[in-house]
This record gives sequence, C-alpha cells and structure tokens, in this order.
Amino acid sequence: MAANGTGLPMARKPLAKIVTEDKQGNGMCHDDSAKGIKAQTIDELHSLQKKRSAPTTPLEGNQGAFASLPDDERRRQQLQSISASLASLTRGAGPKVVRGDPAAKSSQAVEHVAHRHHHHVEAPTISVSDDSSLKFTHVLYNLSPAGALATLSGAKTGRSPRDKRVVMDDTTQNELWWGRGSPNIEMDEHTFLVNRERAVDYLNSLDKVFVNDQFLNWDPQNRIKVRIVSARAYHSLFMHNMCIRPTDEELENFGTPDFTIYNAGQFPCNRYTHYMTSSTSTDLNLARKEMVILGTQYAGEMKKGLFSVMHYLMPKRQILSLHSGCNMGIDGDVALFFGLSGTGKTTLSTDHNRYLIGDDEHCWSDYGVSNIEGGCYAKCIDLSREKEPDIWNAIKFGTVLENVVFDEHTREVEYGDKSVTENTRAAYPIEYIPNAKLPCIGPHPKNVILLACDAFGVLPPVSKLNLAQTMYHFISGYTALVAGTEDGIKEPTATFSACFGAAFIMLHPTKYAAMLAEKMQKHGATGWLVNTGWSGGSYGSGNRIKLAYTRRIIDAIHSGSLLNATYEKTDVFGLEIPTEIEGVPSEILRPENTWGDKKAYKNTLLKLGGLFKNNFETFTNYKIGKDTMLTQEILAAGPNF
Ligand SMILES: Nc1ncnc2c1ncn2[C@@H]1O[C@H](COP(=O)(O)OP(=O)(O)OP(=O)(O)O)[C@@H](O)[C@H]1O
Ligand SMILES: O=C([O-])CC(=O)C(=O)O
Ligand SMILES: [Ca+2]
Ligand SMILES: [Mn+2]
Repeated sequence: MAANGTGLPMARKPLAKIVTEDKQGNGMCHDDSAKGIKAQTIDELHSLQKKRSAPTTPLEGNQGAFASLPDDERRRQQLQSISASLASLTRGAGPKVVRGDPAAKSSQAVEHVAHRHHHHVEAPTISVSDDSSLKFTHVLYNLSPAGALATLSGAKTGRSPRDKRVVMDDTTQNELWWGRGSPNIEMDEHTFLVNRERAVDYLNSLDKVFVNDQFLNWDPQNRIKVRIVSARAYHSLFMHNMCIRPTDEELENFGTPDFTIYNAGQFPCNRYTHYMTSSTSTDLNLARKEMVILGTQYAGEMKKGLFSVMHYLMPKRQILSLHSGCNMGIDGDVALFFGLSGTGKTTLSTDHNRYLIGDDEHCWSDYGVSNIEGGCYAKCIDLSREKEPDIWNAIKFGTVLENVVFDEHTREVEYGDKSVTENTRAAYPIEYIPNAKLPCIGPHPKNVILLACDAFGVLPPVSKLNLAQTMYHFISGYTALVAGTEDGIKEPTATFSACFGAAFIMLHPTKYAAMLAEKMQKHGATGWLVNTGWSGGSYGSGNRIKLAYTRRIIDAIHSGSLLNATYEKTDVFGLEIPTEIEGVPSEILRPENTWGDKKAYKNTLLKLGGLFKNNFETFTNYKIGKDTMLTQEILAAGPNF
C-alpha cells in the first residue's frame, strides 16, 4: 500500500474518474419529528409504504437463515454479560438468557445463563419469586444481515429533541451545558432508574431481544465499546451498519461494554413519571454509562444518543467531536463538511473523486481525524442514480431503508414519494461506498467547509472565511429549510444550532469553538461558507442551487485553486466571494445578480442579518478560549449594518 505522504495506508480501491455533474426546529435544536405522520393505524402506515401493482415476479421469502455461532465457554460468559445488562435493578437476578431465535427450534438448545449481581452463577438456581424469572429471554447476538430491509419507524420519523433527558448529578451539573438553548433537559437519577426498569422489563417480557456489541471511533486509542439491546431486527441491523463492526477476535475479547443502550422503542414511557412530558423519552445517564429509549422507534435516536456521549467523552481527552462529514483527496488533503441536517454533509463528502472518511460524526485529535461510525445515513428523498451514483449503488443487500415507499410486487423503491415522510433514509456500512478510506482515519484537515441551506437565497454560493468568521458561523450554526412544502408556499424559517449540532453537544458551544479555533490555527486550515440552498430569490421564487454547481465549487476548494481566486467583499455579512470558478456561471456567485427584484434582495439580506444578530446575542458574554483578542474578533465577524 502506498504511503502517500500521510503516514496512512491508502484506501484499498483505486479512484476511478467519473464525470459528475423538514423539518424545522424552534430555537436551537432542530426537530424532525414535529410533523405527524399521515396514518391512523399501523396497517394504514404499512399501506402507505407499499404502492399497489400487479405481481410481475413471484414473491419469495427474504428471511435468510441467521448465521450460526460457534460454541464454548466464551459464549457462556457472553451470555452472562448480556444477562447482567438486562438485569432488573430491583429483583437482583438477571433474566435467563438463551442464544438464538425461539422460532428456530434447533437453536433452543441448552445454552442458557442466569445472572446474579456481583456473583458468579454456575447454574440457574435462583429461587423463583416472580413470573419473569420463569421464562427465558432469547438473545440474537451480533447477527449478520439477511438481506436489504425496507422498514417503517412508526409514528416518529425524526428525532424528538424535546423528549431528551440527561441525568443531572453533582458531576454533570458542573460539567454540562444546562438551561436556555441547551439540548440537555435535566432528570434525576431516580427517574432514570424508573425508566430504565420500564425498558428492561419490557425487553425481558419479549420472546427475543437483539444484542449488538460494537465499537465507536476508528482511532484505536480512543475506541469506545458499545452494547445495544433492542427489540426489533430493524434496530439491530441499523446499528450493525452504523457502528464499527468488530472482527470475530475483537468480539471474543469484547468484555464489558463502555456504554449500553436499552432501546424499548415501541414501548412508551409513563407520563405520570416525573419529568415526562410525552410518551417518548430518550434518557442519558453518563455516570451509569447507559441510555434508555422509550416511545420512539426512529433509529437515529440511537446513533445521535451515542454521538452525544462522544461529545462528552472526547473533549475530556482534548479531542474535538464534530457533526461533520469528512473526505480526503489522493494527495492526502482532508476536508471537513459541517452543516445541519439536510445541508449536504453526506451528499458532498460522498465524492467519487475522493476517499470517504465518514459522512456525519468525526473526531479531531492531535494525530488527525477519525470517523466515529462504521456506516453512513443518507437522506434519500428524490435520490437519483445520475446525481448521487455512489449512494444509489450503496443501497443493496444489508442496507436499511427507512420510511421509503416501494412497489409491493417489483420492490422497486420510489424515491420521489413523500407519503410516509420527507426524511426517508438509507443506512449502509461505509465500505459500500467504493472509495471508502479504511480504516476511516486521516491527517489534519486542510479545509473546513461550513454548509448552510439558505432558503432565503441571499448567502453567496461560496465565500472564503477568516478564522474569526469561521468561528462566528460555526457558533451560529445557521441553516434555513422550508417545512411542509405540500400546502403551498411557506416562508423559510432560520434555524441556528450551535456548532452545527446543538442537539447533540453536551458542553457549552464555546468549548468546542475554542478547540476548533486552536486546531485550525495550529494546522493552517482554511474556512469556507457554502450555500447549498437557494439562488435567484427565496424559496418560492428562486431555485435550489444545482448540485452539479455545488460540486464544482467544492472541487475548487479541494484543489486549492479557489484559494488563489480574485475576491470581492459583500455588504452586510462582509463575506469574501470569488469572481470566477471553473464550471460555475459567474453571475450566480454574487446573489444580488440573480435576484430580479433588487429591493427584495436587500430587504431579505437585512432580515437574515438581523436574525443572525439576535441569535448571537446569547454568546456575546462568553470568552472563546484563552485569547481575548479572538473573542473580540469573532463578535466583530458577524453581519455589520
Ligand atoms: N446544491 C446542493 N448541494 C447539496 N445537496 C443538495 C443540493 N441540492 C439538492 N441537494 C439535496 O439535499 C440533500 C442533502 O442531504 P444530506 O443527506 O447530504 O444531508 P446531511 O447534511 O448529511 O444531513 P444529516 O445530518 O441529516 O444526515 C440531498 O438529498 C441532496 O440530494
Ligand atoms: O440524526 C438524525 O436523525 C439524522 C441526522 O444525521 C441529523 O439530524 O443530523
Ligand atoms: Ca448525513
Ligand atoms: Mn447528522
């Protein structure tokens, strides 16, 4: 393998050159779940997903056999560990767990284990005091995929940030960001245990549960072991794809997980429980290293729950956690893509001419960047083979398709169909992208690209930022999408989400911003602001900037050619915009040129500038890093009028 000057092995597959051509939150957190689904019953929901047609191919069962697992003492210990995870905290004994599917009689064999707290159990000789200890819980452990799966997440088709709770204890009270604007809504330890017990009891009442033991973070020194206990094959396959998959040897030596998720998604929380404001609750307990999910089956909760945990653990080790995509050129130049949901992290980091390090969650340490995940989670509304060939081709055996509509006989997916939700998704292992960089690590970033989907249509398609501007826009975390496009034209609404991921950060935004500033400065990275949203007018009169043009802009950033372009400064935001980019019509580079109504342009620009100013007011009293100068510069780097 070539060393290519990065000290890292190159991706295994050569790069083939090709010609390429809402959700709206309130306040700081974006909420994909705000809109309800259009079904009253589960059957109705299923009928939404399947388009009726005449059968052209015979229906075949796609329930492939589960991989059979090897036998021995290690497995007994694994079962014991799983029983320990599933143990009720009030009954002292864990459930009797047995490996395999209860439906497959042969696997019902004798291998079962019960767990008692702090004791080694030789045989299940617990005195029976309740009915739950009379039954076995069948465990389906680290199964391999049995096919492509198109599934429904039920009533929730996005995350539920208002139902997120974090245990406040003596430690987290001081360490975490609480209060206005923060995504961390408090709960106490006792209430957490009430919800944990509810989830564990539910899971133990089932015939079978799925257990995934996997890793987070490709940086071997900072790898985290996670266990996910879930009730649906969908959730297990999703996490199989999204977390890093252990090798057989790694699984043998897995031991105790560093963090455990209890996903009892189909079972609601109890609204009479303190702190509960709906039937959905996602609860983080950093001291116990556990997360509980009740009342939502949206799989993104698991992914983003673990991301929150990384946003707590990594900064403690001076490692910056990032809601960003990341890719690397053949010369080892790394780019980060920050942006809120739907702004293009996955689309633009998945680039046929570059190596994909990851599409959504990364760490930046003293040694470079590493992906946290082992898979990608792409939006697939209106997905097309021409515009996004790599994502299109990644949807195959093993991929989970969430909430898409398909033809019930041909099983062809209709990517344009929004019947279930606009937030349709595909989750696939990263190696399904031909140019995935394995292992998913790279050197220090050269370019930091901030993506905004500006539905007001006033931000330039690209601007070069100085460090203070980069920090200003990183802390602002702006995007504007248009929710509910069906019932006619709607006003765009601005969303500001600090660090382009306020829903997942655990510490105050300025902590992450200071780390980013320090790293960018130290490693000489250049910041860019790229508008992947509207041009020629706001949503309703203008159009979304063509993906092909955005790709040319990104190409010019990667190649370094944009660094040497001629620039002019814009009014209000004071952004440096290039006058020319190869492959992009020059007139679109200055938004003002593209608007027919110049007065409307100016008014809209001032309106957006005002929204930025208002949003930033909460940060004006904070110092960013040790450098008082930088704080002053950041405050001055916003819109000026
Ligand atoms: N000019 C453009 N640039 C980028 N994406 C565009 C553009 N025009 C349309 N799109 C579409 O916008 C969507 C961008 O979604 P993408 O999956 O990349 O979001 P994301 O930033 O990864 O969000 P999330 O964090 O929710 O995964 C895609 O469906 C893409 O096809
Ligand atoms: O987490 C999700 O549901 C999807 C996602 O990547 C985001 O919103 O940033
Ligand atoms: Ca994404
Ligand atoms: Mn994301």
